[in-house]
Amino acid sequence: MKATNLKLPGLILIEPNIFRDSRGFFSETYNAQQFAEAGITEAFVQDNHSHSADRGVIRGLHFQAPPHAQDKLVRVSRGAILDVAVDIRVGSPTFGQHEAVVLSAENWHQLWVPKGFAHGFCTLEPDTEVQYKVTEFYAPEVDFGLAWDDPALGIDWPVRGEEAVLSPKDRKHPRLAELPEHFSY
Ligand SMILES: Cc1cn([C@H]2C[C@H](O)[C@@H](COP(=O)(O)OP(=O)(O)O[C@H]3O[C@@H](C)C(=O)[C@@H](O)[C@H]3O)O2)c(=O)[nH]c1=O
Repeated sequence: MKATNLKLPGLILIEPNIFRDSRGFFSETYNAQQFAEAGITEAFVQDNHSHSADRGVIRGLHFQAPPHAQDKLVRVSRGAILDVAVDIRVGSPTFGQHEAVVLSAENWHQLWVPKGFAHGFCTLEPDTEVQYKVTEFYAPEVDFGLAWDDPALGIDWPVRGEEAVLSPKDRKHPRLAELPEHFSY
């Protein structure tokens, strides 16, 4: 397994080992010991799995606020996504900046998204399945969002405006400048 710290402190790209043979493949998608060596020691409490039917589905940008803020370990088991994490840690020198990486069933890459980041993705292929582990249970009362198309974020999404397939909830999130001050991490 290879772990690479990305330019925004806290984000880690994971590249697991894949063992291929005549039957197919084998991979350890999570190994507590190896992740601890990469600096990830948090315990997971919930595994999530979503399917998006179309290319251009955007889910996000989402975060749970304290005391139920979540760390997320994201991977793709079918299809491909552009996975995006935005630094919303108040006082962070990189506040408002983001990273965008392609996670796919082909490249096997995983993204570690710690607390203090808003997270979202855009599907690059139809029938894309995203699986992610989280370190806090779902808490809808503190489940918040940030507008995916906030110009201040400058995210280069693969689809624009009306092309994006969004849930009604994801059409209504505030912009970064409108996020309440109490979302401090
Ligand atoms: C996130 C979540 C949703 N749900 C339910 C609530 C709702 O009825 C249905 C769909 O929820 P959502 O529309 O919020 O699903 P979705 O838009 O896929 O939300 C996810 O987006 C990505 C980008 C993330 O980072 C995740 O943390 C999560 O916020 O599933 C749970 O029961 N548990 C959960 O942990």
